Amino acid sequence: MQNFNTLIYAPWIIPVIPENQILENHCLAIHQGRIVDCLPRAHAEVRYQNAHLIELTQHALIPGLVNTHTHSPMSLLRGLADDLPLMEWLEGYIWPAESKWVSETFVRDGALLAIAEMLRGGITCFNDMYFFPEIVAQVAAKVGMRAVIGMIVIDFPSSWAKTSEDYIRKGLELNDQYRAHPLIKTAFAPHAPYTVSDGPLKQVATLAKELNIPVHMHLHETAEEVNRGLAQYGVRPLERLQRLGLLSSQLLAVHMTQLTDQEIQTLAASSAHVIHCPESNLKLASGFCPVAKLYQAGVNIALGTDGAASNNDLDMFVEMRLAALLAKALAGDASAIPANQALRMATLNGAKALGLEQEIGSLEIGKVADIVAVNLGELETQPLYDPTSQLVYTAGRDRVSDVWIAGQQVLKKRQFTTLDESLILSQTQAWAERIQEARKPI
Ligand SMILES: CSC[C@H]1O[C@@H](n2cnc3c(O)ncnc32)[C@H](O)[C@@H]1O
Ligand SMILES: [Zn+2]
Repeated sequence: MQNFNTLIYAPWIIPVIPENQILENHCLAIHQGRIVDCLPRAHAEVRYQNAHLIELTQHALIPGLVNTHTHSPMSLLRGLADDLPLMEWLEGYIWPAESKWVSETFVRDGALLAIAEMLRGGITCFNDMYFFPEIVAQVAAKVGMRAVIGMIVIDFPSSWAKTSEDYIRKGLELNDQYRAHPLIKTAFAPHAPYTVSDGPLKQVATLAKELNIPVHMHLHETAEEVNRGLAQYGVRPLERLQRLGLLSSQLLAVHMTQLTDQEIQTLAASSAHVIHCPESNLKLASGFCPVAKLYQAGVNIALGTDGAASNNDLDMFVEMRLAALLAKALAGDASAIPANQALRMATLNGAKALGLEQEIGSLEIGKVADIVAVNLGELETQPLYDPTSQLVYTAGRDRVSDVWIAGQQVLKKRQFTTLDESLILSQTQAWAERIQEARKPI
């Protein structure tokens, strides 16, 4: 008999590794924030008699979902500008709104709203790119959320930084501050090929190698971006990044809807990761990421929601389902991206892209206890032949009941344990009134 903290029992555990394995009537044993055992319930109750037993009678346990691309504070701009293509949306509405509203308080309140939404939807880690990243980091750490915070770089001045040197210097300070934090990591986040010039991109390439941290960037999001890049630099953006030394296993290339077969091979050879954002790509009519072709070439593909102003939610269940369905439609092959592959894209592949696969992304002994319980017992998910099928093709995020991050229970029967839902709602309402008032013609 050993003295352990917690046992979580569920009828199904989907560890993601080994692939296709489903453990029935097992327990996970959690000690000091890590998974220390995974065993049949009968054995667990003997071996861990002193542990606190959490019994989930109709649930599946899955690894926490990893949202590999978002702009969390943009949740306060949800629904502000819809039904527009990317550049009209950005230049006509979003950038003007950001230059008017983005401040420390905006970022604090927006990030908190986003984190609450993500937690209740089973997301335990997010990869963020936004102004005032130190505030997003503070909010995430306080709530107990895991995050990779973007050290943003963009050629335009903002309320956060003025020049690219300024952006990089402030990013490096942030990297230093969180070097040893258990939940918060940093990544370089140059915005896009059309907003960051060669000088700062070369600097990012050098520093990212030196610090061994990821580089998170919008890339080949639309045909217009690729054509503009070709006209300005004489090569397509991916080739430009390759020449600047950015194409490596540290690169997270977000969107990638415009890809030639040759570029797919180049990505595979470099071990760069593709971050697929199906819902944002559909809503902005940006194009289709050739997921099945990338998968066949051996490229690691993870999933992201993008920000709530272009999605318009932060729901990884929808991203999983769309990723599976769109891949089938685009490839003309119903066997492309089966359910277990979609779940892996939303968990382990995201962890791998962020350099966190030794810590998170699967329910394996030794990994950190980032765990999500999904209730599959209600009539909407019955009958149940295959829990992975129900998760990807049937269930919605409202089925998420309990969430643990590094062993801390942050959602208990859909109630937050580390944040105040009514405060978030009132702060959000106040922002909505302020922003709406300013939109009225005088
Ligand atoms: C430098 S902070 C991030 C910057 O990105 C903008 N943004 C949000 N969504 C997208 C997208 O899909 N493509 C390109 N840029 C996007 C956001 O408004 C911030 O200005
Ligand atoms: Zn984005």
